[in-house]
Amino acid sequence: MGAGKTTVGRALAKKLNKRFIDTDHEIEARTGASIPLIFEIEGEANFRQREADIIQELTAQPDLVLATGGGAVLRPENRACLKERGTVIYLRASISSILQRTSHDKNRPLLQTADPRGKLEQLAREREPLYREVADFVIETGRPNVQSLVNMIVAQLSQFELAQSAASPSSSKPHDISSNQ
Ligand SMILES: Nc1ncnc2c1ncn2[C@@H]1O[C@H](COP(=O)(O)OP(=O)(O)O)[C@@H](O)[C@H]1O
Ligand SMILES: O=C(O)C1=C[C@@H](OP(=O)(O)O)[C@@H](O)[C@H](O)C1
Ligand SMILES: [Mg+2]
Repeated sequence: MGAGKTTVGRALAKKLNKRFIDTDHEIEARTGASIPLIFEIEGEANFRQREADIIQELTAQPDLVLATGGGAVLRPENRACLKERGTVIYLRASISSILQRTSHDKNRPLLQTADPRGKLEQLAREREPLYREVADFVIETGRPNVQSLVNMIVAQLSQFELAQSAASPSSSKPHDISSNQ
């Protein structure tokens, strides 16, 4: 949460001339309810099912930059869809940056607690290994602005794809993102 997936993902899609979809926005559009309201009415477990259904559906589409919610890595089936069908970028942020970026935002139900730092530390302990497991590469988001991050990702994607095609020239993932630069 607050690492910049939605913001950087949208800017990356623009740069790559791809469609952009954010799974949270898609869930909100389909249900007509905000993420906090879905958590309140249905609970987190039902939200996770909606999230998994959408990830399953959207990772089957080509030419897409997909931003997930930060908890999408929790389900093994989500990790499998993301890893097998796409190139996964882990946008990493320190707890302090996340706190700064999310402090005035009431849109993240898991952080509406008396101790958001403690909650973020707990989530990081649980999730960091899962982010590492699913990521093709990691981008540290602490200092660079959004446009610099987009440029860093485009550079990493080119390197990554070159390395992949050198390793196995005939096999490429169906929905790899490629730079149009
Ligand atoms: N690299 C960055 N530097 C400064 N602020 C950022 C950066 N990336 C995102 N933000 C800001 O942080 C907040 C959270 O970003 P968001 O894209 O919603 O993160 P996520 O989707 O990972 O939760 C937004 O207000 C956004 O403008
Ligand atoms: O980390 C999480 O469990 C969540 C992250 C949120 O998305 P962002 O990571 O885009 O804030 C959103 O899906 C929901 O509030 C749950
Ligand atoms: Mg987001």
